[in-house]
Amino acid sequence: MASHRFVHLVESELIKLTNWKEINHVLEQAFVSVSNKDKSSGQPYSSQPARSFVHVGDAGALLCMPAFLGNISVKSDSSQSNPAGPAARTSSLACKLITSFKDNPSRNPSLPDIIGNIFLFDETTGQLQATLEANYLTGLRTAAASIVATEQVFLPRIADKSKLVLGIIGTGVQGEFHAMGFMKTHKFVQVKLWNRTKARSEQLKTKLTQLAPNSCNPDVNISVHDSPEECCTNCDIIVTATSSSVPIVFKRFLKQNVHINAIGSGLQHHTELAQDIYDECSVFIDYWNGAKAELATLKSTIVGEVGEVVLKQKVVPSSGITVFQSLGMAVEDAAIGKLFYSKYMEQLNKGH
Ligand SMILES: NC(=O)C1=CN([C@@H]2O[C@H](COP(=O)(O)OP(=O)(O)OC[C@H]3O[C@@H](n4cnc5c(N)ncnc54)[C@H](O)[C@@H]3O)[C@@H](O)[C@H]2O)C=CC1
Ligand SMILES: O=C([O-])C1=[NH+]CCC1
Repeated sequence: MASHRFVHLVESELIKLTNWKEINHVLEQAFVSVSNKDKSSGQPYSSQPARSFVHVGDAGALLCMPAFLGNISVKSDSSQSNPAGPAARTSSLACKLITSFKDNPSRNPSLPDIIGNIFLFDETTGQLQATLEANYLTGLRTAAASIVATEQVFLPRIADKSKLVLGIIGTGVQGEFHAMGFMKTHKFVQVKLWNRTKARSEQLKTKLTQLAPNSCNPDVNISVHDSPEECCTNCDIIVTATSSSVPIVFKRFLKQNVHINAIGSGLQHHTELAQDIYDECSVFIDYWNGAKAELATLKSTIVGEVGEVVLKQKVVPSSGITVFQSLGMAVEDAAIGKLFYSKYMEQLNKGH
């Protein structure tokens, strides 16, 4: 067999191609793809098993996340040269391989807890097209998944969307991507930060202050807090992005009408929020197959997938506490991998 070349896209290339509107657009399609049961409906569709884990003793794990995603448009209609025409449809075949080693951040030099790469294949020949460094992409797509979930599950019940307060519990990699993505795509009057090590939230505050002039509200107030309770007080939207195996957010911290994107806690999900929240809230998930495998011990009311909400197959509550319990899905990686590869090739073909 003749040898075959593929491109390797590193983080510095990917940063230049970042556009939150396009990312949110492909993530919404990833959600729809898992909930769409009718492949002839013109909607995106997909195939993905629950991910597999290989444990490396107590030290860490290797996760394998393969997916096929059909009938997606990688560009939103409004970002095309002919906005009136339908967005061109494509597919994506990909596999993200990701390692999670909890002691990495405390090594010298420090390493990320999570290290990933996306392998993107030609969906008609199966040939490897590209490998993409996936730490940056995982940050983007996980934040975009929370943004889309918030838009679908929570924002429809908010009459005045100009006075929103965002709280970030855990200002590591994911906390940072979430703060940036939300500020770039929605207007917040205040962004509140809490981290176990306060210096880390002070560092994020400095970064977000620099970002503010290019966000949806240049006058946003960014504040650092001493406790999760102080941080959650008065928040409309909360993101929990920690590796805590014990609850850090309790019902008494919350407004009556609030949405939480609970994205953290690695191999064990749903440990960041207290049971008194789960007793009362409505939970939305990314995919049932993953939830059956990874949320088997969750005691709460799971209403449905975010994609079912987009497809209007599930109704969202008009008040109360909603939680998006984010596991992370392979189709999200297939979607963002294809988007960035397409954008890279487009630029290359234009001679940039
Ligand atoms: N749902 C999804 O799609 C994804 C979820 N994750 C999860 O998100 C979480 C955060 O990931 P990264 O930001 O990449 O990691 P990171 O290492 O950059 O940040 C971890 C954060 O957790 C905090 N933390 C750790 N133990 C804690 C404890 N016991 N109490 C309070 N805070 C604690 C740290 O202070 C830090 O802010 C992890 O649990 C990871 O597995 C990561 C990627 C995708
Ligand atoms: O979806 C993902 O990439 C991950 N979810 C939890 C750890 C990594």
